[in-house]
This record gives sequence, structure tokens and C-alpha cells, in this order.
Amino acid sequence: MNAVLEATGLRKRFGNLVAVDGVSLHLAAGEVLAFLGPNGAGKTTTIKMLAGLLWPDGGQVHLLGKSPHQNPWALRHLGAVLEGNRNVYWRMTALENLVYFGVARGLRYQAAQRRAQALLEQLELGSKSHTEVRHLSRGMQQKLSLAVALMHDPELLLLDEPTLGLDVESALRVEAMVRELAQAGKAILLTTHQLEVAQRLASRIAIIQQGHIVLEGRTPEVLGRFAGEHYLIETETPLSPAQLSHLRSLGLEGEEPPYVYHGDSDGLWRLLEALKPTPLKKVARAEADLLDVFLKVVGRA
Ligand SMILES: Nc1ncnc2c1ncn2[C@@H]1O[C@H](COP(=O)(O)OP(=O)(O)OP(=O)(O)O)[C@@H](O)[C@H]1O
Repeated sequence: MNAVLEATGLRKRFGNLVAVDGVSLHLAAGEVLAFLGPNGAGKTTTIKMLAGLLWPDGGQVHLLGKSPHQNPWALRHLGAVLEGNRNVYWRMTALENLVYFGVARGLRYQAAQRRAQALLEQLELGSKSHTEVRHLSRGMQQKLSLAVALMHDPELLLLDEPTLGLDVESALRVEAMVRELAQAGKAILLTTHQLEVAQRLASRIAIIQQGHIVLEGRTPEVLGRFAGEHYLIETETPLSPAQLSHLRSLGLEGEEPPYVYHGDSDGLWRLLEALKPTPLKKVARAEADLLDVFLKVVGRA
């Protein structure tokens, strides 16, 4: 399948600071890539280069094979919601904004009206269609930004913190929308510090640190790789202090079931042998979550 986004070797320097240092990203239709990293890692700078808002010092971007830096029309393939940049006019209503941006990106007026109404309903902003943006709540403005990005039905969506500041229900609605858009074949690049959102949505993960991609892979593979040698051991009843003190010397951790064992499978068998004849309820390899992965990769574990 052809790449919707193909970015290679992107570099950006601000004075002496190299903010992005050789970042390559690719996205196919239907994929959600979670682009993660600590504060100041280079995510927004990268996204701005992808969106044609910043000129890279090096590297290339192709959107469906076309470079937005050589051919601005390539940006037609892209819709972006960038943090702190709610690309809407404050003194225009929600509906006027959507129609305006729809027409500016090539929709006919009637089609823009229909699409705007449908998006407003979908994001539960229907009752605010005729409200000026400056009178919408922060979360409503955030949802309107998403609607603006979707007006021209782009193949690629760049979503920088799309659920930030949304209430639980709205965040879940936006999450469901992202999932539906991916199922409908959109390629989505998602930046967020909400790792549980990223884990639920992303088919692939890329972690950037100090301008470099330090980890990239399909979500299940990444989680599997980091699950490592980490087991949960559940006994029917809590272990006695005497048992516990002996088993701790073999690597058992925790005060009550489920206990945790970090180590290889030889060590696990020694531990299980020593546990005999204590009845066991469950022995399972613990699953890593994206938080574990993130903390290990950015080196703060
Ligand atoms: N216009 C600019 N001028 C100077 N330095 C900048 C500029 N924009 C970004 N930087 C610096 O580049 C580095 C990367 O910033 P960037 O905004 O890309 O990080 P980020 O990963 O998006 O962080 P966050 O998670 O905090 O949003 C930071 O050190 C930042 O201070």
C-alpha cells in the first residue's frame, strides 16, 4: 500500500539547539501512529514541518507522493489540529468557521453547509452552530478545531493532543471518532501525553527523545517486547511471614497476592518449586502498558 505520509531525515535547528535531528516517519492508510515523547522532545516541531508550517533544515516530506514544501497543494491531503493553535476565527460562529474553511479548501458552498452540519452533530455541537467561537468552552473549541480539520475529508490527520481539556464523555467521543476515521482508511498521526489514549488507539508507536526517534514499532510488538520477565503470582491465601522472607531471597516481591516476580523463567521455576505445596490461583506473565514502555525508553524507570 502506498504511504500517505513519508517523512525522511527531518532536521530542524533553533539557534544552537537541534530540536529535530533526522526524524523519519511513515504512515499508511488506516494506521494510527502515536508519536510520543517527553516535553521538548521535538514532537510539535516535527508536526509543524509535516504540516508545512515550518521549513525543515534538512530532510523531506511527502504527502501521497507530493512534497508540501515544493507544492503547497499537497497540503490538501492533510488536516491538522495543533495544540495551542485553534485554527478558527473567534468572532465567527461555529458553523460559519466550518463553512468558511470548507469552501477555502475547495468544497462548494452547499456541500460545505451539509458537511459542517453533520460534523457539528457528530461532535455534539449542533446546539452551538450559531454561537461565536469566543463564547464556546475550551473543550467545544477543541472539538470545533477537529471538525475544521475534517471538513475537506483529508487522507492524513495530524492530531496534537486532540483530547486535552475535554470532559470524559467528549474525550471518549473524540477517541471513537479517531478509531472510526482510521477504520474508514484515514492515516492518523496522534501526539498525546495521555498514554492510555495512545495505547487504545495506536496501531504503531514512535517515541522521540531529544530530537531522535528512540523506539518505533507496532503496538502489540512493542508492548510484548517490554513485557519482559515480569510475572504475577497469585496464591489462594496470603503467604506467612516466614514463607515470605524465604521467597523474597528468590526474588518474590509484594506483601500480599498477587505477588510479583521479575526474572527469567529458570528463576520462576525455582520460586514455584519453593512455593510448594501452597495452592496457586494463577501464574501469569504481566503485560506491559505504554506507560512502562515510555518510562523505560525515556530512561526514567
Ligand atoms: N520557535 C522556536 N524557537 C526556539 N526554540 C524552539 C522553538 N520551537 C521549539 N523550540 C525548542 O525546540 C525543542 C522542541 O520543542 P517542541 O515544541 O517540538 O517539543 P514537544 O515534543 O512538542 O514538547 P511538548 O510535549 O512540551 O509540547 C524545545 O527545546 C523547544 O524549546
